[in-house]
Amino acid sequence: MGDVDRHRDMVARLRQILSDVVEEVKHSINKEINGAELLYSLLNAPWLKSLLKVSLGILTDMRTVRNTSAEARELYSLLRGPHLQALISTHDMVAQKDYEPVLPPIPDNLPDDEEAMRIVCLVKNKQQLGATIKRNGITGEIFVARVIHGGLADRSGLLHAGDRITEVNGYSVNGLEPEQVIERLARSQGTLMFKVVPITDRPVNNQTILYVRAMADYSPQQDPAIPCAEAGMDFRKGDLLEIVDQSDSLWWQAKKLPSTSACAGLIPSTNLLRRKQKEFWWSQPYQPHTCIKPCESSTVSPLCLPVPCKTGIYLTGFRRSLRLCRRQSLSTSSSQQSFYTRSGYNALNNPYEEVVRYQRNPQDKHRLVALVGPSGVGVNELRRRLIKINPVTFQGAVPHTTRAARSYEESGKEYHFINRELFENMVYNNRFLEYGEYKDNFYGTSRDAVKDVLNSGRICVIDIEPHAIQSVRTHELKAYIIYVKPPTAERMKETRKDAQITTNYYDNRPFKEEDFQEMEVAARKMESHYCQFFDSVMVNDGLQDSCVQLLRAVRRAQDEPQWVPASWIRPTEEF
Ligand SMILES: Nc1ncnc2c1ncn2[C@@H]1O[C@H](COP(=O)(O)OP(=O)(O)OP(=O)(O)O)[C@@H](O)[C@H]1O
Repeated sequence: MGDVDRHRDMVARLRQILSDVVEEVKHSINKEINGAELLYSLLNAPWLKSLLKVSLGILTDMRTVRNTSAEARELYSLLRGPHLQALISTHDMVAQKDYEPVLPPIPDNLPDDEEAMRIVCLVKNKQQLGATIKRNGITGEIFVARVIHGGLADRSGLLHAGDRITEVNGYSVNGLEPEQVIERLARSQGTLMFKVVPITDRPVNNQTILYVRAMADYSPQQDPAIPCAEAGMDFRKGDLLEIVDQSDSLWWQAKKLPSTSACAGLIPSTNLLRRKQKEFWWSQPYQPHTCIKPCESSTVSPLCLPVPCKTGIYLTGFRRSLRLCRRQSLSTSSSQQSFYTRSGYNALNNPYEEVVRYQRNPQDKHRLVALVGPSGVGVNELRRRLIKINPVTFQGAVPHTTRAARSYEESGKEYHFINRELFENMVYNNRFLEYGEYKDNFYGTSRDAVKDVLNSGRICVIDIEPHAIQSVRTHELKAYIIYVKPPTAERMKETRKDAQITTNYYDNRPFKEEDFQEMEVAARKMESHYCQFFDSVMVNDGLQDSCVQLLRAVRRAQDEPQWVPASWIRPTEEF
């Protein structure tokens, strides 16, 4: 072969090698392999071997050739460079070594029906194993029931729900109860060794993550029905939960948000929790507006139930925003001064409320701001001050009343003055967020009055009784609920020295010791029944600070992302 042909042949081979390089690198990038594997496969790649062979050939040839061109000399010096020499030597070392794990030889006398086994070694640390086991009632075999997300077993990727455990640390689990297996695991130190028969058809993991707000309390430590109390996760009303696994119809896996742990915990599914609530509910005498405490007995599910509210007319106080006093419970002639409102709250149906992250678009209407708090804590004062600070931005909703207008009053300003028939019609058509009767006159805040303010581009601020929370938590109003909490009795005494409490219709007097105590009791009840609906909690201590806190909360509601019921954003079915 002449020089020209040799040159042409060399160029063709180099071109082929280089296109192989490109192909190989593309292929490696698409493969899901870790760095060490990638390096190993690249160093073992046939193109690299060929390339290195060519470079060696060139180096040998060049040594013998005289009068070489400048390019050839440059190539020679590049190929002799320490980096390339190091690459060649690394390649040789890696290519010669066998990195596969050394496995014992397969015995010759294996029976044909021998099952595939997997030996799993996990190093025990302070963390739980993160798996639950169960026993097949008929065969007595022990299976992995579930692997907890983010736990030790899950992170190892070696144990799966449905794997049959045959040995633990060299001992057969044949005939053992799950508790005995767990005991054995708990006793062992350091490495845990499982011999398992892997499940043949592992279900594909197509779980979607779901975010919910808990509407009930739950404590795994007091639930005798939980498969493993240590793997359970407790939660309280209002907690945000990220549900990572719903594959089991009874026990879901979830993390509490904001999540500090990588490991999920077991929680009852919607249906299971609902069932537990119902069972527990029917076993208890009716206790309106009290939270049923976890039961001492271990046979009853220890759940703290949401408030058992019936829909219909309620004997209750009413708001000062309707120019009425809410403290009728203290009044001496309660029959004369009774107030009635409606409530539509029944959290028994939904122990979890699906939520999504929502941020108001600047062009969208503002969210309604609703203040709740025990009577006398100062919700009306705070609402008034907020509007006074910036009447262009904030506005209250004009209430409706059936009482006659006074000479100085103007319909649509202090109140919408309407007759009784029209009022009852509005009640019938569910047009009120809340309403009540006082001294033979009706008072109420209508949905339309709130919408008027929101449609004008302002932020509507109202104060409501807690049982009206459900009527403002709607897609159209997207209410942001701020709970106003009293400070300690000492601070109340100090800050309310010169304040007047309204005990009756426009009947004011200085605060007394018992007012503070009553407020504390009312606040505790309100929190235990309704805390799951509070988007923000503020303590009304010093007025100035409280106004700043309130302004901040209102800004957060309008401008920052918040968790809101998923039904506000998209129509959902019950899950
Ligand atoms: N942080 C505070 N410091 C001092 N006084 C306050 C503070 N907050 C409210 N007050 C005063 O306490 C009294 C009761 O407040 P407010 O009328 O707003 O109560 P409320 O929560 O609306 O209850 P109700 O509807 O029963 O009147 C008012 O005189 C008010 O000025």
